Amino acid sequence: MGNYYPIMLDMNGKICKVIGGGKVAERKVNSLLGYGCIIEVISPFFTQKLEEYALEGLISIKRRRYIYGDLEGSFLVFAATNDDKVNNECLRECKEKNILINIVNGQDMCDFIVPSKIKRGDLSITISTNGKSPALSKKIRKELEKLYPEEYSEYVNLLGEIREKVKMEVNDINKRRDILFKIINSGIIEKYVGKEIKDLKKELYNLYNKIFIFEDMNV
Ligand SMILES: C[C@@]1(CC(=O)O)c2cc3[nH]c(cc4nc(cc5[nH]c(cc(n2)[C@H]1CCC(=O)O)[C@@](C)(CC(=O)O)[C@@H]5CCC(=O)O)C(CC(=O)O)=C4CCC(=O)O)c(CCC(=O)O)c3CC(=O)O
Ligand SMILES: NC(=O)C1=CN([C@@H]2O[C@H](COP(=O)(O)OP(=O)(O)OC[C@H]3O[C@@H](n4cnc5c(N)ncnc54)[C@H](O)[C@@H]3O)[C@@H](O)[C@H]2O)C=CC1
Repeated sequence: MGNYYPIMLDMNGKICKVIGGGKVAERKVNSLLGYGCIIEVISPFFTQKLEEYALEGLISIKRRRYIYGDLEGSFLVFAATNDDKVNNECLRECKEKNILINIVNGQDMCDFIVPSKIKRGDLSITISTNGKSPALSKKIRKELEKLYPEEYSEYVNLLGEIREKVKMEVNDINKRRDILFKIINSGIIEKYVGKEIKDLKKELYNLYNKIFIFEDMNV
């Protein structure tokens, strides 16, 4: 089994190729959508969803079997066919060309595996079991989705805004750290799920001003 290290890759403008057009390929394509990468899927057959994506221009498709050379120029490759021989041929091409590859039925050979993920705007939560139990990853994702609902994308933007302000206004790095943790641990954010973001914004800025004045008096 691999020894996988989690990182966040910049996918803007990168070419990703998926070989195979079945259910698993569709899931891998879903995981790539929305990251600004160029997605090409090669397969004699496609799921209905993949056909729709192609019509919408979200992906490009080649309606044929994989042939050597198809993977040239890729940043990431997903070998997602139901034919081990084909997946192994993709592996060979990628190894030869130093391209990172994910093989859906052979994790020992994967350069990377795909975690379960929750995306709330700029907040990403990913879960992996190092390949031991995808079903467990999925279960934990569903649990965490309830704890971190859609609103968190707005919250993260707001927290980013406040952090920029703190960085500009507070010179001491330890004080900055202290203020940011006080804001995060205040319990205010959790209270605002389902409520108006503008009220949350007001309350967080008030809290920051209070902490700021208090910290100042303690210089
Ligand atoms: C190693 C890995 C390689 C990779 O694909 O990157 C891999 C491999 C395999 N998965 C298999 C089966 C299933 N995979 C899922 C679901 C997901 N699988 C995903 C990732 C990964 N799957 C990587 C490790 C992730 C980790 O570390 O935990 C997720 C997280 C992400 C995604 O696919 O986008 C997505 C959940 C997304 C979500 O909903 O949150 C389900 C559940 C379902 O179908 O509903 C089942 C059936 C139940 C089960 O088996 O647990 C089999 C066939 C086994 C067989 O032959 O029986 C193999 C091959 C093998 O094990 O050899
Ligand atoms: N990693 C994961 O999350 C999981 C992996 N699997 C594995 O993934 C494999 C694929 O599963 P599904 O997508 O459900 O199968 P599927 O049967 O729905 O799709 C297989 C796809 O491969 C394409 N294909 C076959 N030969 C090809 C070739 N020479 N070139 C290009 N495309 C080709 C077919 O046209 C089809 O679109 C399974 O065999 C299983 O081993 C299964 C479940 C989860």
